[in-house]
Amino acid sequence: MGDAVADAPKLASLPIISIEPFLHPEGPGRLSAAAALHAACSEYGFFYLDISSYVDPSEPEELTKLAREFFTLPQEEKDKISISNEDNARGYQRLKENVTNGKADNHEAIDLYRPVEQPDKSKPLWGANQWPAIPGFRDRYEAWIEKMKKLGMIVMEAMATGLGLTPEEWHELRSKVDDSFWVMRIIGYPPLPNDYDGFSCGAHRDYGCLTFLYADPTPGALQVFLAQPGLLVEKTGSVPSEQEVEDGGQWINADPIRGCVVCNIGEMWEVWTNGLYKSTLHRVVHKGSNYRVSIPFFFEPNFDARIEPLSTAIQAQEEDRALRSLKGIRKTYQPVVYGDFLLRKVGSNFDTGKGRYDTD
Ligand SMILES: N=C(N)NCCCC[C@H](N)C(=O)O
Ligand SMILES: O=C(O)CCC(=O)C(=O)O
Ligand SMILES: [Fe+2]
Repeated sequence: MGDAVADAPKLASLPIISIEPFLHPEGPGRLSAAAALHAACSEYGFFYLDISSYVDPSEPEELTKLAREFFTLPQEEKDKISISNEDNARGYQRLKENVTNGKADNHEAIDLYRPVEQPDKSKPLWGANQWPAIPGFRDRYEAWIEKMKKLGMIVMEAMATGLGLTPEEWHELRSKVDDSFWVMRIIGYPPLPNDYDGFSCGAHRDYGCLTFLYADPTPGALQVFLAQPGLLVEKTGSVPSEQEVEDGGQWINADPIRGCVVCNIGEMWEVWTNGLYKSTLHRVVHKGSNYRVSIPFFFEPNFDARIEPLSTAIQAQEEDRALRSLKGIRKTYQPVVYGDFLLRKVGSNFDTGKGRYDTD
């Protein structure tokens, strides 16, 4: 059933955009690159970002080596940094502990979040990060986090250019993300058993602004859902049924390209653009025989940021009703405080029906 979808022919592949023109102020090629970014965000919500002029490709490869070192430790060693020591979000989660759409995901992971000034593990998301005791692990990953935070701001500004925001609007937008409540996951995927009732990571949309995914070279694992234009409806916060999925488009593979990260739009960008930029559904189906490692970095808004449609986006849609129907936009998105949205999302990540995590 689901396999008919998974095995659909690969008709499309995602665009590749280089970060290079955005690394130098007023660099040549900026405007055409911003236009390409705009097209990628409105057509796919996913693209490859070539960052080879920004970081050496060997750097994230080192990170996956460290991750493998951790994941091959005995279970009791890994459990020493269990999320249950902290706020039930920061730290290590066992295989199948994370849940998507009510089904256990066949992955294990370490989740890290922006540190808070006064950690309080009795408050959801407000605990302290936990790091493996592997030499060099924390330093290397912290260096990566710094680079990804800066990259987040660079891409945000490039997107503001691509959208045609005024300098005042960019200034306002910038103030929503200048203290990003970033998230990083270090994920380990054993092969998915044939009869498994679920996925390596079930279909979902990312929550915030921008995801920069570095993954080891394993092909055929990450799949992106490309809808027929105009067919996706009422998306934020809900996952379409299999039927909607099958009516609307197809799953394509987003295999890793060396020197690139896979970049996708989170739900907050969809709100800012009132649905013009899609937060695209994706999932992981890792059936290969190796142990796959991926490291998504989520560049997110500030915890307290109020996110609402930008007036440039609303105006463009008022002036061009055809654009609305072409993009399947049937509503005005409601404002949301990012931290509230995140708490609801993370609350359901470990929702085994036992009510262990209560955000109300
Ligand atoms: N911070 C982000 N975006 N994490 C994405 C995790 C997606 C899987 C999760 N179990 C879920 O159901 O959302
Ligand atoms: O491992 C991957 O390729 C994607 C993981 C992902 O989508 C996520 O953690 O949000
Ligand atoms: Fe994701």
